[in-house]
Amino acid sequence: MEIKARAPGKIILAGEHAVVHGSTAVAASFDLFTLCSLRFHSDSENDDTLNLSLKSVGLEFSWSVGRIRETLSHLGGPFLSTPTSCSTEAVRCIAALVEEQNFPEAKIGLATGVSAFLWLYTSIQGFKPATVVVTSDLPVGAGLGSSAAFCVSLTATLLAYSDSVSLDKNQQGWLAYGDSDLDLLNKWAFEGEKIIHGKPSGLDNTVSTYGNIIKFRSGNLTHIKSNMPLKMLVTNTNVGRNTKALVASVSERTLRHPDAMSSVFNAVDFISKELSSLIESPTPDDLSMTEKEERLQELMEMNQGLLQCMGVSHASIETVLRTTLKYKLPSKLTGAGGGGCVLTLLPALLSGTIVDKVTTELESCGFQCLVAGIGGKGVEICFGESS
Ligand SMILES: Nc1ncnc2c1ncn2[C@@H]1O[C@H](COP(=O)(O)OP(=O)(O)O)[C@@H](O)[C@H]1O
Ligand SMILES: C[C@@](O)(CCOP(=O)(O)O)CC(=O)O
Ligand SMILES: [Mg+2]
Repeated sequence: MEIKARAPGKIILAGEHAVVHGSTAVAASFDLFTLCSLRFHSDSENDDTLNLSLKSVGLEFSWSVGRIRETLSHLGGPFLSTPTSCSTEAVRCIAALVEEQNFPEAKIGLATGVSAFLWLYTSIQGFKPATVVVTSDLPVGAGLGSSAAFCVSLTATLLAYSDSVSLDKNQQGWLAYGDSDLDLLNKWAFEGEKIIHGKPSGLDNTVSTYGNIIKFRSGNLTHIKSNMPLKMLVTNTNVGRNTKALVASVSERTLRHPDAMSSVFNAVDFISKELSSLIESPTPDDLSMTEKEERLQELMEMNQGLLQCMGVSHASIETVLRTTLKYKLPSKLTGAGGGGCVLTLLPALLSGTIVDKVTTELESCGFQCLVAGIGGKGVEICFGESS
């Protein structure tokens, strides 16, 4: 039997990086998905391999289950209902399994994703032969949380076959996990993110798991109900970068300037809190919709200034900021920065002509503009035919 899971990407409205250092962040799911399918091999197939096909990045891997068992069985597990961190020893053993696959040098940045796969698969399912196929609409390494969507969709398929979760396997179409099962899934996905990111806050996997719009601080989430239409233009600079390196660079700057950086993180905390109250406040309240949008734009612009202080902006991001500002539309980077994606709020009454003009100008610079719904459902699973 085949099982599929799909998990959304995310945009961060405020608080990236600072959230790693304990500040509040506000994020929403973004309706581009990573899809993972899992099929265990039956005895009659006589196929004793674990195959991983990463379609969107054009990579295929195959290990004999015996080889995986020989390399990893001394680590204990499966751990299933006890999400467990990948120890230094496990990282070393898994790296050996990845290296044996002659990973193409040009794509070596993707090796952490394969390591996360091996850790999650063997920790949850042990040493069973299977084929796992991953496809994605999300650009990889662009700030839209592809790493989290990868870990969440993979974990969702792995847990679906376990007794630790309760799912009606006869139900047709896409279905959601129950709340306590989502908590387990989210914890496992976080363990995968740790392998990819080094020191993640847990924000991205949490948004991909639960969906909607959330306020997040130190591992705790609060669901937010927006009272304003949040139409966002997402511009991909197409400048590749790596979240792990950017998160590490902010930590290094924090070590060099602890007091200054603590004030920066504190300011971001206030921005995120104000932003979440603003979008939740009823309209019309004291403020009209236009005034609310202007405040939101201002908060995003202030957050961008603080991200520049953290050293995670980039020339390509600055070009997007200058271009959208010509149309009186402030923007901020979203995700880890250093390239990747930029977020621009499109006010509800903004004319379609302006949106077309700004999009055309951004695309003429070689950037790619994406518009997708935000705040939709989190991870879902499908046992039968998916629609
Ligand atoms: N569809 C995918 N297939 C393979 N690996 C993926 C996929 N999506 C994400 N990854 C993993 O996540 C990494 C990118 O994560 P990251 O640098 O955090 O950027 P982001 O999460 O913003 O896309 C990749 O290098 C790879 O290891
Ligand atoms: C920079 C950070 O706040 C978000 C990273 O998002 P992404 O991997 O760039 O999509 C890191 C984190 O919260 O773990
Ligand atoms: Mg990521």
